[in-house]
Amino acid sequence: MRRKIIAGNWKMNKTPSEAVALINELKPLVASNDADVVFCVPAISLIPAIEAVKGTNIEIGAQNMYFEESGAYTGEIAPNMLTEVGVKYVIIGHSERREYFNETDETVNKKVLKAFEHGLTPIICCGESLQQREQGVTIDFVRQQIKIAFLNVSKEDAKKAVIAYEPIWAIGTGKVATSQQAEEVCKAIRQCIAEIYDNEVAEAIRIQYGGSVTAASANELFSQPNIDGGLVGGASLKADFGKIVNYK
Ligand SMILES: O=C(CO)COP(=O)(O)O
Repeated sequence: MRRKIIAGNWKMNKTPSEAVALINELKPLVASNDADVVFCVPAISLIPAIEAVKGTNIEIGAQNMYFEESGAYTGEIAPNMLTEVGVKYVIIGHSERREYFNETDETVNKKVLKAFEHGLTPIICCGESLQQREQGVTIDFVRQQIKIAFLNVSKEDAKKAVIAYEPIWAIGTGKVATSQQAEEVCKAIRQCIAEIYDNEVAEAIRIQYGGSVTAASANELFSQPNIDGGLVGGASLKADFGKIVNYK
């Protein structure tokens, strides 16, 4: 049985002092024995967030990192900067980064490899646009994203990866995928992982759904056989996140 993983993607919200205040508010609400809980906060809040979650079940994740070790990459953050302060997870290839910051399947792959090299767990995002869904190419498109993201990733590392299936049309729109739509694609992703590696990796890897998840939709989504939790945007910034973590 795979352990659920429920992560909040705070995106570009909350100043460092606001982040600490929100963590203190959410701490008692997100206690869970059944799920891993991760708060992916803005880079500048990583250090105070790690301090604020000490002694709790919450882990802290970054929303991005660069794929080089160090050097002349103004504005970027290196993997060892994240690990030194105690970051455990890093979101890679969110659709907003692909759309606004030119991330590609190739840079996603480089970042995934680099994250594993440093012992960080990548939360690898994939998902189709509304146009692609209407064209009937959702599964082909997501399979391509996954195949490229996992190029040269070892079997042992792949088992530890987290994949977030986030249909772009469901992100921030209030238009959550139906549990059938989400399950269909998450199942196809697991099948794709089985083809790249084997059933052992496919059974171990955790696949989240993301896109307008709320306390009202969490239970049905996370009860699907191939959905191992969620990557939550807007609702992770509210007390509701406690209900999402304790969705049962
Ligand atoms: O992009 C998301 C999480 O990474 C989803 O955002 P919303 O939950 O706000 O739709």
